[in-house]
Amino acid sequence: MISNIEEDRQVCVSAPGKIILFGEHAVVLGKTAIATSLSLRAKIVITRNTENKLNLELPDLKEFGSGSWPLEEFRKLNDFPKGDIADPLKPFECNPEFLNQLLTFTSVKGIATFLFLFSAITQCTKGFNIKLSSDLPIGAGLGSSASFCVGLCGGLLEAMDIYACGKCDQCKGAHKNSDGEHNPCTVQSDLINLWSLQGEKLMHGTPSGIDNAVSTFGKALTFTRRAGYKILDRGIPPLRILITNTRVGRSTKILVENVINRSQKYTDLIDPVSNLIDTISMQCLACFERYEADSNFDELQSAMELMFDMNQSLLSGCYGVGHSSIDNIVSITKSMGLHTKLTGAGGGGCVITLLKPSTDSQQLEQLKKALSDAGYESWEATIGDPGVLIKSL
Ligand SMILES: Nc1ncnc2c1ncn2[C@@H]1O[C@H](COP(=O)(O)OP(=O)(O)OP(=O)(O)O)[C@@H](O)[C@H]1O
Ligand SMILES: C[C@@](O)(CCO)CC(=O)[O-]
Ligand SMILES: [Mg+2]
Repeated sequence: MISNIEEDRQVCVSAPGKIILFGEHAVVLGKTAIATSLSLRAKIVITRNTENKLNLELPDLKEFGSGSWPLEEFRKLNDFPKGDIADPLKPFECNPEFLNQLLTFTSVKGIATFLFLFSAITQCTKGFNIKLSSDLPIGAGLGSSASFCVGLCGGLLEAMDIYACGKCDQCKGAHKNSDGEHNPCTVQSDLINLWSLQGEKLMHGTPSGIDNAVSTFGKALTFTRRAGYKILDRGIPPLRILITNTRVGRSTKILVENVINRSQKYTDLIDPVSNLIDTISMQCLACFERYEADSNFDELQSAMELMFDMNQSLLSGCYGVGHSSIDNIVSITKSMGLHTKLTGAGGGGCVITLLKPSTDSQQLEQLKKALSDAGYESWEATIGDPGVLIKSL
């Protein structure tokens, strides 16, 4: 049998979730935030089909499962992106009319986002089978939406052979890891990041861009809306973090909107809060630098614990993105001498607890049991993982 190389090609991409150490919500209002990637990843597998169809599997969305559409269905939509505005090397915003037309195929925002990114990047010129699943809890503050978008955009650009760098050696896979995967070069990563931000805009309305940046570039970074991302080349000190899922669902979009509304209505009250959160993020960076110089972990730990408490109080008491389940976890961990804050949008979702270097396995098990008895799931995080990883077979 003669094999058609392009038809047989399989593109596998993964992109990490994240935790935000300090600065969630304040970052939407222009302040500094610090985030690091997680070892939990969204995974995308893309193969070609010759039926000119989009076959989509989303096994994590039980109510959807899978779907199949002839590409013609999208191409014939009035506002399908074409012509000059539709250059896949120049990420563009989804036209609201086109979004409305996509929403006639699905009422789920996440799937409409998928359909926009698919239409914009591939122009619906080739049939693809796409499966997208995730290790991350969905809608729980660990950046499931951003890793979904980053993995998808990275995969579609690769499957369509669209490279902002003209396909440099790194993007050809010159430096693969032991699993045969490679990180795209910075120029291609920037393209993936910008496309993913367009996806996040559909999911969230006004994302700062921090979630897609940390999912694209991995490791740890600081972010402001004005200056964008800055990767912390030396990563972050070896902090031990326990993630606990409240299992309380919430919407990032609504929480972000509420904080923006509060900041517009009560500017004089909220501005100083946002400035203080900015100071916390900057102090955290100063603490990391001091630790690099003096290796005094006790000093670092004490400062981080204070800043966890302060940031949590401001998020809950001033921005109003707390939840009784979060308060409960704060108090369970406090009874064991540990400090906890929400991460991501809050309102439920996941929280992070700073473990101590001295927290031994028995204490950790005791803590996890107390949390589990209260109905929460927790696990120690592995942070600083690589950003988007691509494997083309
Ligand atoms: N594996 C997946 N399969 C299908 N849809 C997904 C998947 N992962 C994420 N999504 C989409 O992302 C949405 C959740 O995004 P949302 O921003 O509310 O939460 P999050 O990204 O997990 O948390 P945060 O933004 O606070 O970090 C889901 O409703 C769904 O549309
Ligand atoms: C709440 C928020 O700050 C982080 C969500 O992970 C929103 C954003 O930055 O886009
Ligand atoms: Mg999100």
